[in-house]
Amino acid sequence: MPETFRIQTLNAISPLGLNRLDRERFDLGTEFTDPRAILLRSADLHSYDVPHSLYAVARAGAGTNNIPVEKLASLGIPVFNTPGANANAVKELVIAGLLLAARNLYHAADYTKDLVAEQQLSGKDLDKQVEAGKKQFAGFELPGRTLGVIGLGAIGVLVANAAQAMGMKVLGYDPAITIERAWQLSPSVEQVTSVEELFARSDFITLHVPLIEATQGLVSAERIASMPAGSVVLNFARGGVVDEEAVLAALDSGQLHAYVNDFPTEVGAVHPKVITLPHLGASTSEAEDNCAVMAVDQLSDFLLHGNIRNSVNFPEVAMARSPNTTRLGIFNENKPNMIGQITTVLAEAGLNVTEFTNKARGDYAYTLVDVEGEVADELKEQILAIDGVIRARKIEG
Ligand SMILES: NC(=O)c1ccc[n+]([C@@H]2O[C@H](COP(=O)([O-])OP(=O)(O)OC[C@H]3O[C@@H](n4cnc5c(N)ncnc54)[C@H](O)[C@@H]3O)[C@@H](O)[C@H]2O)c1
Ligand SMILES: O=C(O)[C@H](O)COP(=O)(O)O
Repeated sequence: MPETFRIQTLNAISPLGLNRLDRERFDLGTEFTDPRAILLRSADLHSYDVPHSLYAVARAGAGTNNIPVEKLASLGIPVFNTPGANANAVKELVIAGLLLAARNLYHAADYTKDLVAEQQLSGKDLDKQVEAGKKQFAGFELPGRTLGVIGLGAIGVLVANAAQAMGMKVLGYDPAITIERAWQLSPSVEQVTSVEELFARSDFITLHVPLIEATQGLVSAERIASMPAGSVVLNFARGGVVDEEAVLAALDSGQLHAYVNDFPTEVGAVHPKVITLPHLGASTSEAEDNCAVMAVDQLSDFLLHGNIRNSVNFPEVAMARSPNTTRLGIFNENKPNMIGQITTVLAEAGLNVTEFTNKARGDYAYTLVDVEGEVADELKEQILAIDGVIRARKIEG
């Protein structure tokens, strides 16, 4: 009997994704203590006591800073995410953020509501106060203004292209842009080679980088000071990418006009020039469906076939299944003679290898191997006994 995999969901995941799982092979629940896999969105896994049963973690979304990615790599547990699946949702919110800031929409709407709800004006009195008060919310238009996009990945490229189509001058900065993203980027977007140049030339800055050591506090007091006076910072990446204290000081001094972000803090959320949304970037039905479908498909492909696609801590490794073969998935340290030792064990067991792939990423590597016929359970123990092998799994057909 092939195993039924227990998948623990730690956040609400769209049924469009969950319903793709064959219930004969997958058992879904929120309370398992020994899950084979975890499926989540933003739930924090940093203090999670990783059970020995765990084979994989799938993040229905982009950011993986809520997951101890390196620790899981060292245990031979791949972490999957869903690159691009929520990018359009974030792009649309960033465009809304540009307009919210440029036209002072948030305060203007509050003002109108206050005239009626608090001041109880109506009819001609209301009209008069509307016309008298509107000048304080007069804004500015986007064409001709410069937007600096930091991070030209799935989201950054869409934002850059959309802003460019709205008539903005767009600068982009991403020292590790992929060829795929570079192809998608409008040729009118100017790539700059230093983040300092981007700040100095931008009326708006928008952030689309992961929260990692290199991006922590990327928006600093010094960089804000180099921007033209009255600029706007938009942060739909992660709170930690911005030095919030520096941003609030710049808002108070008038150096910044507004800070639009998706990550509430006690101080920031109540500042009059800050517009904070409740982490809404990916909260559209379309994005939730896209992320769930992608996360579920990648997870089930790994559990059923050992294939790894869109992992943030292991390389891309996938092979088609062949009849009358047994598959092994092996996680090992990336060091010399691992392949030699693994194939020696297979040869000594008299097994004929029909397919073999080994790829490394950073300190770790993953091997998928198909051998003819059946494999005895002891073989897995022999592979695990090799120094540097972290985990081995016989994958049922
Ligand atoms: N607010 C939300 O709900 C929401 C939704 C989706 C994603 N996000 C955040 O946005 C981030 C980006 O998402 P994505 O889908 O575009 O990811 P992505 O991986 O497609 O793109 C990230 C880009 O950032 C670049 N980058 C990394 N470090 C950089 C640096 N120091 N300077 C400049 N560029 C750098 C990478 O090269 C990559 O091209 C996610 O990691 C997540 O934190 C937030
Ligand atoms: O990184 C992401 O994909 C976003 O921050 C979305 O997070 P959520 O799935 O918790 O809305």
